[in-house]
Amino acid sequence: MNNILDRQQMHECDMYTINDIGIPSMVLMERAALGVFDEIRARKIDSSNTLIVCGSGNNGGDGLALARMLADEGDKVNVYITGNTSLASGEMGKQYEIIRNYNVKILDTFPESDNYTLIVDAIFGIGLSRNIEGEIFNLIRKLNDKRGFKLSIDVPSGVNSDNGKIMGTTFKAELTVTIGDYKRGCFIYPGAEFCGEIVCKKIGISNKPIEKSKTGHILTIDDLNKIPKRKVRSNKGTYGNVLIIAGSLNMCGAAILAGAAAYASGCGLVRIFTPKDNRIIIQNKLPEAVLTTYDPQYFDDRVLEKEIERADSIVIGPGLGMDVSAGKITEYVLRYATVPIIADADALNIAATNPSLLKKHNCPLIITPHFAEMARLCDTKIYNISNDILETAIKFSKENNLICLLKDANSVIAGSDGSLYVNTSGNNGLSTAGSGDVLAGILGALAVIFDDYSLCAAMGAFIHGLAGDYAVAETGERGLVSSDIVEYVKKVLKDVK
Ligand SMILES: NC(=O)C1=CN([C@@H]2O[C@H](COP(=O)(O)OP(=O)(O)OC[C@H]3O[C@@H](n4cnc5c(N)ncnc54)[C@H](O)[C@@H]3O)[C@@H](O)[C@H]2O)[C@@H](O)CC1
Ligand SMILES: Nc1ncnc2c1ncn2[C@@H]1O[C@H](COP(=O)(O)OP(=O)(O)O)[C@@H](O)[C@H]1O
Ligand SMILES: [K+]
Repeated sequence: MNNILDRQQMHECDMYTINDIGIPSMVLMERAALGVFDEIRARKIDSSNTLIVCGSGNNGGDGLALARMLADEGDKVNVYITGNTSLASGEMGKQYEIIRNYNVKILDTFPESDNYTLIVDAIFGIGLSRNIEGEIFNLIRKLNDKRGFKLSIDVPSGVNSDNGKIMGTTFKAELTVTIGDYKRGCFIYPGAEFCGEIVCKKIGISNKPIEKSKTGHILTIDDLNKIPKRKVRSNKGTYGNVLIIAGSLNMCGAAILAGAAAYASGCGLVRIFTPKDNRIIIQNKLPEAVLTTYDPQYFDDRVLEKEIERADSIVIGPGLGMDVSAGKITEYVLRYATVPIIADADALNIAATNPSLLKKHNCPLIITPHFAEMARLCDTKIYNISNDILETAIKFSKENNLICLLKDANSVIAGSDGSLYVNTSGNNGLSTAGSGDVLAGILGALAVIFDDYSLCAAMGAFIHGLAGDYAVAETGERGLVSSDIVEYVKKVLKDVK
């Protein structure tokens, strides 16, 4: 598990390391530049003709120190400094004094040449505090149009390191070498798209000041070991009874995919509550599931009550439809169930028509909206959601006392207790019908065995994405279908004891 820090947290760590521990700021800067230099060499990036564009803050200072290191080894290095060097920060000012003794050309005007092999963006890091305009706006546009490998130091200039928003415009990096700790905004879209590959260089910055505060996290492959162990002496009851309330006439595939995914993720028994027309097809496709069917015309909540009593977790919504019975079922489950609920798809669309529904729950609740569902829940336009994923998920989770897994290429998982995860597994092969149903099924199985439901949601998203990554290695992104994801969930979990 890696921490992802916001600006304030990173700043506190920097300041503590410099002022309380006593490591001079220039030493940290030297290590930062050395970290970037090492990465350039390790990847054999052609730096024979390098342009480094520096801002007037410490990010620019990192850039100047790097320029010196490359020039020292014989690379041709041009530096262009934006803004007024007399206003440069302390360390940047010192770096400017030092570099004059090296064979680095400081350009007076922005270079028109398109022959640079490497372009380094050292304009802004975590200090970016307002939208980029004017000269720097135009300069970043021109840099993006140039050929040559594009590398950003710490954060691509223009990406808000807190939330991934684009501040007017942004440099588009192929590689971001981030300093000290990962920055939260680099993993959240739209900013994530401008970071390229992200590597983190440790430079001795202490995390002591934030030990007790909540940071965001990204899961890594080692975190699969956080999935509770299976027992030698067990029976199907040990791993839980997942109730899946899904499917409507012509939409039974959603119930099948969610049920199959719950089984692939290790639950003991899947029960499916679905309209009677779906019985035969589901029994054919998923014989391991136990079915209870209902007539949508004559819905009887006593039958549902019995199902809820038996369940260890409930998945509600995939393909459920929005008719009167679906509405009654959703309301009943949210009001009376006490086991963890995963509310997806139509359960969320129903909740959007009656906003008080989500507030009435008496259980741990994970919701898994995509942008359109979230826009309905928040009564706003989709672009307001897609441009502000982080705030949307955090605010909604707190207002409704639930865990919001807001789906995107990098989904954001926010809990009302302040927990935060960003999921980085997965690929565009997962943009396929039924993919979300599979995720809901995985979460249903995990919710039985996890006590920490934010981690549970993050783990589900991580497994789902990994299954997609394993799958495309064989199917390719275009050919991936949702039933493939289920098969690869089994492979992802194969070696987890
Ligand atoms: N010893 C240190 O202090 C260390 C510094 N580090 C580097 O320092 C960076 C942070 O340095 P700073 O806090 O100086 O911040 P930055 O270098 O990111 O930028 C701050 C400067 O940009 C200006 N600015 C902000 N938004 C602007 C906009 N839209 N248009 C024009 N000007 C704008 C600010 O007024 C300020 O002068 C990190 O991202 C990292 O690269 C790291 O190397 C770690 C150690
Ligand atoms: N480009 C992508 N990269 C990573 N994950 C993706 C990508 N596209 C979709 N996904 C994941 O696939 C799932 C799609 O869910 P959803 O849109 O609800 O599908 P459906 O409604 O068809 O079941 C989400 O978990 C999402 O995070
Ligand atoms: K930068």
